[in-house]
Amino acid sequence: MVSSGDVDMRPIDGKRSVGVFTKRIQQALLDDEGDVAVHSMKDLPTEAHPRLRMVASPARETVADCLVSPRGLELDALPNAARIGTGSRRRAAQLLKLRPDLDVQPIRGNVQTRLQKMRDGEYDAIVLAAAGIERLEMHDLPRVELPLECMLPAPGQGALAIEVRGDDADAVAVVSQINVPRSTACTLAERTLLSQLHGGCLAPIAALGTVSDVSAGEEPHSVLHLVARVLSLDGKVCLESEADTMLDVASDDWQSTANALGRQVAEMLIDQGAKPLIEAGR
Ligand SMILES: NCc1[nH]cc(CCC(=O)O)c1CC(=O)O
Repeated sequence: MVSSGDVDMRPIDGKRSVGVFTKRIQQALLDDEGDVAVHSMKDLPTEAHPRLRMVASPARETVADCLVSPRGLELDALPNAARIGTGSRRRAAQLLKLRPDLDVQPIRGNVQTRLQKMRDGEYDAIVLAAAGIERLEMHDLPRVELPLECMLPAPGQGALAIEVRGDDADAVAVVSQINVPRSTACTLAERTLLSQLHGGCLAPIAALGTVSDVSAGEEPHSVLHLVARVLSLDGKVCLESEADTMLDVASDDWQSTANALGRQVAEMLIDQGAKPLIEAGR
């Protein structure tokens, strides 16, 4: 299906940008044109649709972002004042934090459109999610993966969100079976953080949840870790917080554990002064 995010080339702005990649597909579900919708988690607004239910998120793809350029240069090898295409304030701010000389310019459209603009010489490099490149099977694309410590991903990046109609009991039962609770726990924490910060999809907010297994010297258990950043648009201010919690996906309340972690890290960022940075990005 073609969404408005694929065809709308106007610069992104607050209200119009909510759900541009997902609305058309949700409408198809509501109109019974299909029974199962597959979205990129990061495109799905944090506020759930009243008649739809996100029932599964399968194993997550690579979460990192990539720097894509005709010669596949590393970030520090780009020439001075290189022109970088990205409409994402999160990506722009994190790039400028490391390379204040860069000339970051807006870019719109789907992955193919963006690549064409780069090949046409409009940009020296663009930033794309590794997951999108992998899903489109563009294995030969010249690119380098940006390390997570220099480019923390968007909440939900690399994950899929599978939605069905809430009253479609068969679809709920069948599709729930492909859910991977560990993936869901991570993205739940990230998305709760995002909604707590009232960041919307445009704010310079990055977050990454990860699950790891602990066994050394203690009862084996899993830990959910969440790290998040809020930046000024020019990258000169970068707040960062992290926390972790025990996670037991066999328990009844693992979802509230993930939500609580998201709220906790959001509160820590607010205490550091995140609100004015987020307001400035509106
Ligand atoms: N902004 C559009 C978008 N939505 C999801 C992806 C692919 C990555 C993913 O599924 O998380 C992309 C392209 C990109 O960010 O490079």
